[in-house]
Amino acid sequence: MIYLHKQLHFFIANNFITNHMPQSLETLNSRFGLTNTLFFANHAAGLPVAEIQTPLARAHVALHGAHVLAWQPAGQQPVIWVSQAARYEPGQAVRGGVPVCWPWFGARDGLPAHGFVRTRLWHMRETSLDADGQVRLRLGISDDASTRALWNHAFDLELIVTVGQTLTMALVTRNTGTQAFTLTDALHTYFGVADIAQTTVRGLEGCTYLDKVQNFAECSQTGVVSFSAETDRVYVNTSAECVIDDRAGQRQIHVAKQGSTSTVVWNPWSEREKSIADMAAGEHRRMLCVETCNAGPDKITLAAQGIHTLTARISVA
Ligand SMILES: O=P(O)(O)OC[C@H]1O[C@@H](O)[C@H](O)[C@@H](O)[C@@H]1O
Repeated sequence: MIYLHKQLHFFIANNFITNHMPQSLETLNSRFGLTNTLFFANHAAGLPVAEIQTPLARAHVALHGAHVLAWQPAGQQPVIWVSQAARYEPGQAVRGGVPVCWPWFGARDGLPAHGFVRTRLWHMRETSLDADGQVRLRLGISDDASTRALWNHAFDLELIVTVGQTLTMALVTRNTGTQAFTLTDALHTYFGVADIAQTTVRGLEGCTYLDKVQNFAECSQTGVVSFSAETDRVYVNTSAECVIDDRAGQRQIHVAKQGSTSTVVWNPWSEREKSIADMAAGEHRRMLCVETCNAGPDKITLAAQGIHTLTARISVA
């Protein structure tokens, strides 16, 4: 009996350490580093970042928020945009990269906007180099007393990032509790563009969207999306691939998705940009968010022990 009790105690303590204690740089490098391919370094404020360099691509992934901060396929300009005014601090969301919005997308009275996992430290669970030269990282986070105070559910969440000529991000939600829960989520990807005024987004023609700039008015998209003012739209009931036509940058960025029925398109433009402390003046000209989501009315309900995967696959042509 005492032996069993000790075993159980050991299991619980070990599991808690695996899932909840911060991982030191030394541990990260010895357990998850990949020779000449992936190592961990502390960026500002001591937040560990996986730095990946292969013949196929370069990428940075922070443990803070499981935040993809950079991805640049070989022979291309950087694809992912991060503000020069971004803050890298515990409890803060990074302006740019790919914030993971979960278990809710958008604002919630008295609660953090876009959920609580983008401002927390995740755990590295696995890294590997595939036979085809792609690097795969698996990061995870699960519920604890502080998450249950914000959202009273048991969960396990993983982000699986595959870095190669294509960037694939799969956000896997597991309901580890005994009750169903409902969530909205997003891979809130910030793309770099050479000139927003010459950029369009194809793939949403004919879709219904909720226009946040017009107090969520329901509108219908005519033709491609173009940009000449603040744009903040939740396109609903769409699983379509989007293509960002960055004409001035002479490239097209493809955003394909699975497990997602909404797409958010956001650019704050010049006036709203002024109210965003972690964006530098004029930066709206060089960025665009095309977000792979389940948002607004497109909610996911997961039964006890259920799993849902939201995937975004990004490539450049
Ligand atoms: O400033 P945050 O919380 O990162 O959000 C940025 C933007 O994120 C977008 O997804 C929302 O549609 C916008 O309304 C919001 O302003």
